Amino acid sequence: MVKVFGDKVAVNGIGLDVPAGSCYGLVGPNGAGKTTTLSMATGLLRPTEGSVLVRGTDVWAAPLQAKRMLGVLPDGVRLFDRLTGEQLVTYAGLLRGMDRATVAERVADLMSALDLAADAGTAVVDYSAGMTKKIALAAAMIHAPSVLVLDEPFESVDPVSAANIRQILATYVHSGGTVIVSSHVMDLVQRMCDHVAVIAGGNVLAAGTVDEVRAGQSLEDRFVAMVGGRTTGEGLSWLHI
Ligand SMILES: Nc1ncnc2c1ncn2[C@@H]1O[C@H](COP(=O)(O)OP(=O)(O)OP(=O)(O)O)[C@@H](O)[C@H]1O
Repeated sequence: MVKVFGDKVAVNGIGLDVPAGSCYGLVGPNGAGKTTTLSMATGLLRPTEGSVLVRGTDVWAAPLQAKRMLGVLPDGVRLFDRLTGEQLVTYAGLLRGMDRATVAERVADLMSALDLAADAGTAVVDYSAGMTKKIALAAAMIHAPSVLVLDEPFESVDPVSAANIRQILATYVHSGGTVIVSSHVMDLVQRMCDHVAVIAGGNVLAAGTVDEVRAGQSLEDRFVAMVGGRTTGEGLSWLHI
């Protein structure tokens, strides 16, 4: 895929093959093109060039069919935040055409699994950043999609909730689901994902199994070596007390 905004090339020909049933990490420095790539892959942003297939269905040629298979947690998600958490996830389920009884059952399960049961009746506008992330994740999962695309799902999420989410995703992948997840937390990607792509400047620097990409090093060390850009902090002498 290619995405050009004016004269800015945000994605410069990224092609990824995500095996079904895998947990695929997308890592890269700020501005690398991760969100742009995931937005194009999920039908939120039209590619300048290229196409996306979800289990053989073209996202842009047959959006309804493709989107039925997708659960998406977008970056900087905007929610109907005057609804309570419970109402919001219920709404997501009903939008997906699910019957009310199944929706009610799954909403209760999700709220409890994500440790939001006590806040089910609170308006989402009054949620913390981490709670908002978790309720958006619940809304992405309610229809049990076969592919989950999660843009920075662990941002602002506390360690216990992050461990719970990791467990939920591991079980989901074990049952045949596919997860594509972007994150800046290398340790988490290394532990959670079986595949990873490192992108920078709109290009793929490396892609494959996590073991192939990290090549005997930690993913974090490999990432820093590949991407470069470490600075020494020189030039900030005015900051030294
Ligand atoms: N709507 C837009 N108009 C112009 N430029 C954009 C737009 N959206 C993204 N960009 C540019 O495209 C590049 C890639 O942005 P993107 O949000 O995909 O990066 P990212 O890898 O998700 O970064 P981060 O890790 O900081 O979230 C950046 O240089 C950004 O400024």
